[in-house]
Amino acid sequence: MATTAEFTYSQVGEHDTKESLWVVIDEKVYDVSKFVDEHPGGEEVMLDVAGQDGTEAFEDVGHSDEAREILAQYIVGNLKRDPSDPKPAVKARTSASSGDEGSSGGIPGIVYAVLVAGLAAGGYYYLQLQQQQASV
Ligand code: HEM
Repeated sequence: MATTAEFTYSQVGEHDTKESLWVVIDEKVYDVSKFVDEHPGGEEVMLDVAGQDGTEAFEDVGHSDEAREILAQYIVGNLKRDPSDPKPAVKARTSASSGDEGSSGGIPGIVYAVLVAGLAAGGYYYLQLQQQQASV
């Protein structure tokens, strides 16, 4: 990783095609043009962050250590942030959503199960207490 090259955000932005696909992750610049075809997550998501800051998209997926090692092979330099830079675009998530919002109600069954069990236990102890008090 003996790289000292520095690129501005707008320089990175010039590489936003599949043929020349650069992406910023954690303030470092990567040229992943050679990897885009092999990406297990597909080329679409990579193109979404082409020439941009893909840190959040990359981290959101929870990529493995192996993915990080692969990434390290493609480093071309560091990002030189310029105060006049636009805020890094952070998108690529909305378009990647799987589209099944159908399972109405947001509370998973397990949460219900725990709540119901808790209430039942609480109720039970309350009743026991009442009985104890009544029998004194
Ligand atoms: C830029 C460099 C990137 C590299 C080197 C990379 C590498 C990898 C690798 C090796 C995997 C296999 C699973 C793993 O080892 O974690 C993977 C999976 C995946 N990646 Fe990436 N990735 C990159 C960027 C992105 C971006 C920007 C997104 C955007 C959301 C993304 C989305 C995904 C998804 C959704 C999977 C899961 C695919 C599946 O299991 O079906 N990746 N990536």
